[in-house]
Amino acid sequence: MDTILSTITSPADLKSMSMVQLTQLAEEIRERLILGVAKTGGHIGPNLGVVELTIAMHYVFDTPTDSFIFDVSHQAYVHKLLTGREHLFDTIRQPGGLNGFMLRTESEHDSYGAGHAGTALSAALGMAVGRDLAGGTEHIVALAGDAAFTNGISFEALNNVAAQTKRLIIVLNDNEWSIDKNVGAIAEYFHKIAMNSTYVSLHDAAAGFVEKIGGKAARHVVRRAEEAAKGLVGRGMIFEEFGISYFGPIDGHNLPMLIETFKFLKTQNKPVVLHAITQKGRGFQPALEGQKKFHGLGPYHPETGETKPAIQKTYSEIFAETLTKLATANDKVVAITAAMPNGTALDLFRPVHPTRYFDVGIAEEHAVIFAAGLAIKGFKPFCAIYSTFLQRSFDQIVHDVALQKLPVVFCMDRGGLSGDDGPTHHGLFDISYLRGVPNLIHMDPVDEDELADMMYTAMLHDGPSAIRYPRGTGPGVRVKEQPVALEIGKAKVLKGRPGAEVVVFGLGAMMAEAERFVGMLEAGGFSVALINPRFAKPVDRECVDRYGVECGLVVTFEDHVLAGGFGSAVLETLNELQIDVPMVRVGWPDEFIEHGKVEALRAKYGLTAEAAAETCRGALEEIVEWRAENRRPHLSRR
Ligand SMILES: Cc1ncc(C[n+]2csc(CCOP(=O)(O)OP(=O)(O)O)c2C)c(N)n1
Ligand SMILES: CC(=O)[C@@H](O)[C@H](O)COP(=O)(O)O
Ligand SMILES: [Mg+2]
Repeated sequence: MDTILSTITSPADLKSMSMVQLTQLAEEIRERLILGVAKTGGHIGPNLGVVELTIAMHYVFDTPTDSFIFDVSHQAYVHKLLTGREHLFDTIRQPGGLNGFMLRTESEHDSYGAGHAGTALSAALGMAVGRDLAGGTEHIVALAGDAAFTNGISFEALNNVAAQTKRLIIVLNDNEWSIDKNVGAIAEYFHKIAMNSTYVSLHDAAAGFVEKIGGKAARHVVRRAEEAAKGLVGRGMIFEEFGISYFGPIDGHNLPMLIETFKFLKTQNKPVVLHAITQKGRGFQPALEGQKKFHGLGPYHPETGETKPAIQKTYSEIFAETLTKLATANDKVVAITAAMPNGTALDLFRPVHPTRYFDVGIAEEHAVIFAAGLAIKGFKPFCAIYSTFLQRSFDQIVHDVALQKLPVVFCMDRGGLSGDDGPTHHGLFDISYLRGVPNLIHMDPVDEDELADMMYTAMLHDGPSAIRYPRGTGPGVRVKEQPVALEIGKAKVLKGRPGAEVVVFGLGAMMAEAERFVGMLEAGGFSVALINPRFAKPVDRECVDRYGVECGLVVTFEDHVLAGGFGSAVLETLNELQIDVPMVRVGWPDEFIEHGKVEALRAKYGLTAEAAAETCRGALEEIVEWRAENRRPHLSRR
């Protein structure tokens, strides 16, 4: 039997539907989400929580004329299903398929792309002011989760709304969850409002009216309920203080109530915020019982929610276990996460050292300055923030940590291609954005054991340091019981001697590919040196000199953009040493890399031994000529 959902090719199709049909549609969407994401993996929990909200928004407003801006936009799957992409839904986060976030190039209904939190209100305000300047009348609606309000940018936007526009609709989607439970005073504040029984009962009464009589009278009741409830709470609503009229809290799953309220809000000639209480994972028991796990995950069993058991520890787990041990031995070690205890695996650290664990919310800029403060007081903060999210804190790293030479350790998980999340989450820029910062050292381990050594080295180092490591598992190397301190800036020569015809540097996760490349060269009769740089800063200048001056070709491999990456650092070093030698850098090009599977993307963009061999062909032929003329690679120093 045809489902209602399968008949929807645009949100306009909703307008003629009855409440019975819309309610049926909500059920169909939930089933479609659960079954579809069971196969593809993705953010099932957040999307199950916004089914009615998204249906009501598309029923009342008219995208793409009106604009929806979702914070992070990981909860935009329902929006995608209702905007002509239902037939593509099984491709979400798959190579060549739908992106897991809103993407302007994917649909005219995706008015603003995202992936990072805290952006919706600022973008929506910018669009509202742009509309006003152009004399437009369209509606701008920002949907942001409760954890988005733990982010400073959200408050920078709130501070400007009332002064800059008369018409902006904010939907606070309050499910009390970030990825983990939401944290901080704002979470407590929302909780108090949502749990205030007076609010809830007033709203149940109002909802009853809406269902019976609907229309203006109902809206009047809703408004009166708000006034009464507000009086009862006796606390100025934080939004009202910002000049934004607060409505709610209302049941974010009550379709008639939501539709009536949105119809009312769109008539308001003032900035408004609707506080909707929702359930993350609603309609799927495993997700309701495991909101943290089902925030975002790989494929799962569509009934039991079971997922494939992990067969190997991830880098994140090695990081957390190592940090736990370091903190047990050193009571100055503290751990900081910005709302990612699960992803960084710091939820393994927390139960062992609860007083030295800090989840600051989605507040990376604050996290870094907070770490600087802790360091001033003699502590050794390990700031675990994904490479991509740490991009937000560049100024804090420079101004608050490096300039003051404070011993903060930046543990950049997802350093490298992040895979299914795509360009908003690939950690491909951290060498570029950190290498120029004085006082800071930058490390990149080739395996789990070296990650532990680097963490130990960072702990002993009296200055700022950064360690990047990839998403997921490594080569599965056993971690020593007692990590060892590495010599700062010292590379590790794995094979070959000075005078080798080709010198290959394999940084971090790309060491495996570099080893394959070395194997191909040796099979072709070339003498090769293979070096693990360990440090992108400082580069091991003495090693580059010793191996570079007599070789015929230098090749670097890195899971990072070429521009300003590790290969660039080697190139600069060769230049400083006045060594003229052909060089090939293997890394990501100067473009945003789409979502997809890591191996496939590396093959597509040439981060493979085969592609490197092809690029090196000319230089390798020249080496063969030298050899035939019995000429050693000339001393290349100018
Ligand atoms: C700058 C930044 N930091 C961290 C994240 C990781 N992240 C993605 S969604 C999320 C939680 C969002 O919670 P909320 O806004 O309440 O939405 P919900 O998932 O509850 O619907 C976090 C921390 C991110 N996307 N961007
Ligand atoms: C939407 C968001 O930013 C997070 O949920 C992110 O997708 C987590 O990434 P990992 O799956 O790599 O932890
Ligand atoms: Mg939430």
